[in-house]
Amino acid sequence: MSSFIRLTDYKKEELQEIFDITDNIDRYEGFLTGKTVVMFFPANSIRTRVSFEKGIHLLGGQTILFDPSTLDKKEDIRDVCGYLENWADAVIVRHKDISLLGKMAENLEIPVINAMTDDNHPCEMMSDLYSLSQIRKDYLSDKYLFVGADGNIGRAWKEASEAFGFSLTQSCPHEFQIPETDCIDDLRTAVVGKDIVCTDSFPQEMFNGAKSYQVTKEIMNLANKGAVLNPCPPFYRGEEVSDDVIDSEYFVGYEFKKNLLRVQQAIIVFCMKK
Ligand SMILES: NC(=O)NCCC[C@H](N)C(=O)O
Repeated sequence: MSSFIRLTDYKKEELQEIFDITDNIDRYEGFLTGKTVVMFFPANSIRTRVSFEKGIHLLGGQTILFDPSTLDKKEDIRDVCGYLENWADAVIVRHKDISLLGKMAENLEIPVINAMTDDNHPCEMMSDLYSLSQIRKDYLSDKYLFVGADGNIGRAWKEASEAFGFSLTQSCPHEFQIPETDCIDDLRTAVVGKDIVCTDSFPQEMFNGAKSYQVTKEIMNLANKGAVLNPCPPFYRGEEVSDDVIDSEYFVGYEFKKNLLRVQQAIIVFCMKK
């Protein structure tokens, strides 16, 4: 049993093993029969929660859902884990504090799967990279551009670039630069030579200069031929992305996230088999 908290906890080959399990997920029918996965998700989670719950159900398992604030109580997390382990076979946690997930992993023999923290979003990255592997000729040789401020999604792309070894550049005002990341503040310059353009919503503080960081169809025309726009949902038309770019052929499409279901199932299988 192992936990899934940061992509950089694993070798690239191990992460690619998750893609192999994804390709063959039908072989794992009944893998979770009689098993219970306890999930901590806020009410505003739509995609990650729907795909996790459905994925567990399809593998034969049961889910029990709590709000993440259930973990922020006076009781020591070691004691919460000690009791939880009697009945749970895995836990999936969306919580701002990644160190809490680390403590849970230290105190549980069952896997702890990170469903987003303020530091990263490893399951989303795995699904995006799996989807890119399906639509790109060589997704690890592509040049990635993250447009947006330092935050969980930017850091998640940074972590993914380290774990998989692909090239990542950020574009945003310098005060929002992700530490130790190549950052070009001029978006028109940054997008030249890029293949995969990713975004996250702008933090309130970045709204002033935000228009100069909006990814439009005109901006995408400056990228490499065949480039794609992969905005992190929820995205906001008229803010980090324009209406015209979402309605264009550059947008990877809603179906790009369809693989969240199978990739997350594969992450559960991978963690429980290890
Ligand atoms: N696709 C998702 O799972 N949503 C991620 C939301 C990212 C955003 N930066 C947030 O933390 O609110």
